[in-house]
Amino acid sequence: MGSVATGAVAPRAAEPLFSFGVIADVQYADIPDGRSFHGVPRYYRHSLAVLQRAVARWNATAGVKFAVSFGDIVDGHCPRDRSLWAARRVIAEFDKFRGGPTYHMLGNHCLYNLPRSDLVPLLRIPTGDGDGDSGRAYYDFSPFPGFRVVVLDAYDVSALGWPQDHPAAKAAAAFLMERNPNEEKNSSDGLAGVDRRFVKYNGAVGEGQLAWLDGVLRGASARRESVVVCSHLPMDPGAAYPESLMWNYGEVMAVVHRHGCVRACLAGHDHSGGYSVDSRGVHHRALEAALECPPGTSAFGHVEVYPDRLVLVGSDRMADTEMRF
Ligand SMILES: Nc1ccn([C@@H]2O[C@H](COP(=O)(O)OP(=O)(O)OC[C@H](O)CO)[C@@H](O)[C@H]2O)c(=O)n1
Repeated sequence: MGSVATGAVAPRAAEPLFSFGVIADVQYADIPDGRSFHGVPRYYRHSLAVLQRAVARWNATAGVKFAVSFGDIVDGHCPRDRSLWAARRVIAEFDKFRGGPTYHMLGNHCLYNLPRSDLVPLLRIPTGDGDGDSGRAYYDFSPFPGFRVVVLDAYDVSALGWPQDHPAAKAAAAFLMERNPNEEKNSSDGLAGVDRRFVKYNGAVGEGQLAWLDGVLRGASARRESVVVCSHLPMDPGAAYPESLMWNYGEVMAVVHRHGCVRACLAGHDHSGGYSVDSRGVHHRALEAALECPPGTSAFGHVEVYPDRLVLVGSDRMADTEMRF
């Protein structure tokens, strides 16, 4: 998506309340460089160097209290029998961040080679029920008084990661069968406009998660908190290509807009990045992918949080973006 704001950040007058690190789509694999389905170069080994530079920068920047990885830490091309090792290697790099925890979320690539029942504990995703057996992978936390971060599971309803006979996998298969005419369900051929999102590598937030989100945002509104929603999949057509959008982004945004406390929705998945402000003033920022940085270049950043705005301070391939509330 080519609409990322650059150079739009006003001079900073005061210290931020706190900051957090961001990086998306590391998609590490110990394999030679390759290309996406559409021919875009992908640097599977160099992406680990991008992550290392991100962690070094976060460690050197005052006030970075936590980091968020927007999913896809390991690429689907990683040999299956090396995927657990690769995921652990990436997590070990995140663990060198000394400012606080890294919060993870599920992306399609991790789910290609690792079942979600393994990924949820590996990524230390808080499950809400204490044992991780439910596969639940959405959560929220308050990093600072007056602020809340919500992490969505964009593959709650998905053809990826669940056992084939799981209700979520069956629902996803039926959903795709109804909306995507292609035998290859990763293909958006023949689909028009935002319907091009109805492909197998995307997913949806399920009913239970929608109800949970409604409750979290109701509570946040009552406490007058400002909320940032994080998701692997983007949720506004202005910030991402149609092929990258969450299947039911409209349902999620209806819940978000009902409460008026969400200031920004941050996402990964759309590797070229994008930015928009929706009709209700919510900022949407899809973050540029670490995977597609040619050697020597980077895409990571940190978000400075002020009472009235968020300022994404990006590295070279991640554009700066100011998001005023
Ligand atoms: N037309 C297509 C597009 C993709 N595929 C296959 O689907 C798998 C996932 O694609 P990939 O580009 O690797 O997904 P990412 O999550 O890295 O990127 C996000 C998208 O670009 C968002 O738009 C992979 O196996 C592809 O080969 C396909 O068959 N047909």
